[in-house]
Amino acid sequence: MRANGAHAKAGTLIEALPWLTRFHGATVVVKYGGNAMTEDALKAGFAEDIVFLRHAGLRPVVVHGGGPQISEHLDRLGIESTFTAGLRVTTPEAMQVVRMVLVGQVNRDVVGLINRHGPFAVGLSGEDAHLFTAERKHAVVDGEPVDIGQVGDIVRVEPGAVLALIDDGRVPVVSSIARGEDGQVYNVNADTAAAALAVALGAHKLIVLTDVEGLYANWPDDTDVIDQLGAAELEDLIPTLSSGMVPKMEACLTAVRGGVPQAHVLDGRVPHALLLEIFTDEGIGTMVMPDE
Ligand SMILES: Nc1ncnc2c1ncn2[C@@H]1O[C@H](COP(=O)(O)OP(=O)(O)O)[C@@H](O)[C@H]1O
Ligand SMILES: CC(=O)N[C@@H](CCC(=O)OP(=O)(O)O)C(=O)O
Repeated sequence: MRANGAHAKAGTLIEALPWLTRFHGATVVVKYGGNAMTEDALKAGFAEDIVFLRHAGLRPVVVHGGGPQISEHLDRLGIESTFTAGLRVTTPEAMQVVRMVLVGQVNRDVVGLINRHGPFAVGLSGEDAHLFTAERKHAVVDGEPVDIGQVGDIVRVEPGAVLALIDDGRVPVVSSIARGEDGQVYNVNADTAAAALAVALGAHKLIVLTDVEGLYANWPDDTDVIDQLGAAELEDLIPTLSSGMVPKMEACLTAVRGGVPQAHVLDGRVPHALLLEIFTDEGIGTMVMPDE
């Protein structure tokens, strides 16, 4: 029995060998969604995976979300909050809460989780060192312009601070807040921010961790996960998607069109989803690839 168990463990390690070789030195941007930050054991597993990647010679960068955590805080304060096409309609009052929860709470939590393993994680907001510059998003719904408040589109990324941290062996943990050239602070969807950063860093992978197995072909009627799709195919599919999947799949499209070779949507409820995707032959979730 013991010999069999040991054999299986050795097999798992050996299966990882070609992937360890292939991804050595690779930059991987991981979007850690608010919906994937559920149980303590899963959160601890996420931190272990990030530290494992770092020790395996990859260069992980985390961009975190926190939508549910923001909503909970807004509720507690009695501030109404709605979503349009997966984006939070952000009033100036809500903006203060978004920034406080993302930078002051969720960022600290993620940094703390990773740093249980050593002095790796350093938190930064997209406002720091001009990391993200945004302009007010012009949202259009059913062909009509709609005002969704202080929501930003990233127009420029200056990744110097992130690169300096990675080169120093650290793991940057980034909040999706941006400053505008107009001096305003903007709420940027974290999937959108992760994609912009992945492109600017010339990342090898963008991995988006969420609370579904991947992209479902006909959600909510059936939940067959699409394993792989090309950019053009995804572009056709985006208008049929709803809620949080819209910014997520747009982010994957932006990433692969911007030169990132692979973008993935994975189920953050699966323990060690990141390791399974990167270091096993099957991979998991949905993978988006550039057009041929
Ligand atoms: N085609 C689809 N496939 C999978 N999930 C979908 C789809 N369309 C909409 N969704 C919804 O999108 C949600 C994920 O987006 P979101 O709640 O913003 O997650 P996160 O906090 O991880 O960014 C899923 O939980 C699901 O309810
Ligand atoms: C403009 C916009 O929608 N911003 C998001 C930012 C956080 C986020 O994206 O969190 P998740 O990844 O957990 O959804 C929000 O206010 O909820």
